[in-house]
Amino acid sequence: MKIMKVFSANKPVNMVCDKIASDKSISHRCAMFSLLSDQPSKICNFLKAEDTLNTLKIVEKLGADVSIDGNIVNIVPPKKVHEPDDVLDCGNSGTAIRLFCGFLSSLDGHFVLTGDKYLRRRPMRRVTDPLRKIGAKIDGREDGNLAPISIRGKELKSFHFESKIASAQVKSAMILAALRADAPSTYKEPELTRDHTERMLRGMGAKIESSEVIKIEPITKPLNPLDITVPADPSSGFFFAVAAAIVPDSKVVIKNTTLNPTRIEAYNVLKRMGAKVELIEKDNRYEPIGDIVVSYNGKLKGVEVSQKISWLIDELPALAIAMAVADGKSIVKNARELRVKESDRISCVIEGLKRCKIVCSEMEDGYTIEGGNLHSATINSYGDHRIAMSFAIGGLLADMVIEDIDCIATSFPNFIELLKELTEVNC
Ligand SMILES: O=C(O)C1=C[C@@H](OP(=O)(O)O)[C@@H](O)[C@H](O)C1
Ligand SMILES: C=C(OP(=O)(O)O)C(=O)O
Repeated sequence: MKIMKVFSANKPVNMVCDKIASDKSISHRCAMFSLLSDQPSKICNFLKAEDTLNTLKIVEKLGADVSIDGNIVNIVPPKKVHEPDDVLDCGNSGTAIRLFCGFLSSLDGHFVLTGDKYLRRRPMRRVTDPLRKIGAKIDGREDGNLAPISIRGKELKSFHFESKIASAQVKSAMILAALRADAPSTYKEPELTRDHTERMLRGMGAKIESSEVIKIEPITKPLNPLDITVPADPSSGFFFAVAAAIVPDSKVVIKNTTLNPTRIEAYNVLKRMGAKVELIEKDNRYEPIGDIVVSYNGKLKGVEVSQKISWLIDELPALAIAMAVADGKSIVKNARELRVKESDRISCVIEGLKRCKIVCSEMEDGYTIEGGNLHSATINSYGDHRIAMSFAIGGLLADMVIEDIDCIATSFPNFIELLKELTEVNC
């Protein structure tokens, strides 16, 4: 097991960063959606991290011709998706496995989706149940709840589905299924979740209307190919945003990131806690894109986070570090979904903070954190990239040993290289 030692530097963080990992959610979708066209797609700045490279390999196994030329990925789709002669390994990625469930359910052939030991523990009934209801032949351990998931493609019926879970993965799986259903479908979500799927498919020519419900028309011909530059990932950039917000006299500029409101809510919370946060919109292609500037603005204040949870779910572990050093108490509620991510992120955050001698307690759907001083600690990441990177940022204020750091490569392979620009790190 690889470990990393981060030594606190006691110096300001100053960084203009154009090397934040490319967006993971958008990269997965680029690879997968290229199969909906009959012409080559060109993807600039595709995220070359384990999760998204696994998705690209799956797209290849389904018959696409993939070539990587510097930071451009070219994908030539097959005339018809191939039935693979092997299982399709999604690695650590919930996004990949759940979206592929929807995508493959209506295609000719037999497909088996699997992943690493963490992914094989995550719940899949949230997609397999609604897909079965519209006719998909899909199964797995615990009656279709656990991977490996086996799918035999079949014609699907249109649907009018109201989801109880605010999940972009469930929504995307159902939209992908609806594209090949026998009539128009509708999908209603309890709150808007990240909408990259709708934006990108619409950009490719699909008829998807989003208002209170999402209306999806089946496609009658191949979609237009993608020609896209993937923006930086605001969830990855957020680790450095927290660094700027907690280390006196710091400033971090995260360049060319998506400013999609469903992705930057954690930055608004940092602002509510007292940090200075500016958004500079520069472009709009599929998504609004620009820079985010975060500066230290005095000690942070405790905050309550109980709304728009799906807009900041992935950033909550890093926000917990900010909460741990803020003045006063912070509360996170309505975040039960944290328990079914790469790890149980409620118990991992609380275990880690307790090791740093922060007073905190766990609730079923969140936690409370009394701000204080972080103390040096050894943190188990439990194989979860976001836990590893969050506590590594805590290392800027108190020396940290992070155990099990290979997982960082699932979303942000150059994270350690960037952290080394700020302080001493030994791996
Ligand atoms: O659709 C996506 O790309 C994602 C959706 C979210 O998961 P849920 O749909 O489970 O909320 C998020 O946590 C994940 O990192 C990426
Ligand atoms: C939850 C995450 O990803 P996924 O669900 O795709 O594994 C994440 O990156 O924090």
